Amino acid sequence: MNIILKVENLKKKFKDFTLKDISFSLERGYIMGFIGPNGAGKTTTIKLMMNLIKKDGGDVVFFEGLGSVANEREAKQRIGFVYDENYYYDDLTVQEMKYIIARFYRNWDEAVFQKYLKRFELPPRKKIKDLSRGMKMKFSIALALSHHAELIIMDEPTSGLDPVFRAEILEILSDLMQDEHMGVFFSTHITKDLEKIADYITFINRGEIVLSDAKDAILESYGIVKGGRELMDADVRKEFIGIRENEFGFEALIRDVKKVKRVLESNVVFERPTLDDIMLYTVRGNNDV
Ligand SMILES: Nc1ncnc2c1ncn2[C@@H]1O[C@H](COP(=O)(O)OP(=O)(O)OP(=O)(O)O)[C@@H](O)[C@H]1O
Repeated sequence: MNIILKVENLKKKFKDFTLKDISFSLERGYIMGFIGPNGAGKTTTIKLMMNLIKKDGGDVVFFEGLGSVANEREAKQRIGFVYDENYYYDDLTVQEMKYIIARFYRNWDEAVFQKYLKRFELPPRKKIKDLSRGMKMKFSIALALSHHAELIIMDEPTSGLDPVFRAEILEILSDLMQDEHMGVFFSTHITKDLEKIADYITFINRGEIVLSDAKDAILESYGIVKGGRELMDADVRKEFIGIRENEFGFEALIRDVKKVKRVLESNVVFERPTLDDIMLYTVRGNNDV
C-alpha cells in the first residue's frame, strides 16, 4: 500500500470543543471525502494537518515519511491546498498574486496555470477584491493544481458555489484521478458531491471519527429499515443508530444489514441509505430525524 496521508490520534482542545484522537489514512490514486455537520471539527482537522494551528497530540504523516512539522516545507511543495479563508492581498490582480505564489513552488508549471485560467474564465488583470466567491475559489484551485502536487487537500471547495461551478470542480477532480499517483482529500457537507466522486468517506461528528471506509462498503453495510411499532423491543432497538418513530411505525438506520435481517426476518422493509441518511440519523441519534 502506498499511503499518501496518514493521520494518527490527532488531538486538539479548545475551550468548548475537543477533537478526540482523529485517525484515518488515504492511499494514492483515491479521493477521500471528509464529511460532518457544521462545527464537527473538519476545518480544525485540516488546519492541524497543514500545521496552521498547534496540535495537542498525535501525528500527521504525508507521503510515507514527511511529517507536517518536521518536513513542512518539503511536504507543502507536494501538496495543493485549497482553503476557505483566503490569504491573498485584495489589492493585487490575479496575475500579480499568482506571481508571488508561483515563486514559492519549485515545480510551478505556468502552462498548466494558464490552461486553468482560461478554463475558469478568470481575468488575469482583475483585482482579487473584485472576484466573486466562486471566482476566488477557482483561483485557489488553479493555484493548487499548477505545481504538480501529488496530494490535493481542500476545505469545503464546493460550498457556496452554484451547481455549474460545483459540477466543473468535481469533473476536474475526477480528471486528476486519471493520474494514479495522486490523492485528493476534501471536506464538504454536500454529500451528493461525494456520492459521485469519492472512493473513501471519513465522517466526523462532535470531534470524533464515526467511520472511515470505502464508500461502497459503507453504502452496502448500512441500511434503512422500516417496520411496524410492534416489532420494536430492546434487542431490536440496540441495533439502531438513529430512529424516527410515528404512530404507525419506525424508520431507523442500522450498521449491519445482514445481522438485522436475521433478527427481524421478513417483517420489515430494507432500503439503501444515502450518505445524507447516514449523516442525519447518526447526528440526531434516537431523537426524531
Ligand atoms: N480558535 C478556536 N478557538 C476556540 N474554538 C474554536 C477555534 N476554532 C474552532 N473552534 C471550535 O471548534 C469547533 C469545530 O469547528 P470547525 O471549524 O473545525 O468545524 P467544521 O466541521 O469545519 O464546521 P463547518 O462545517 O461549519 O465549517 C467549533 O465548535 C468551533 O467553534
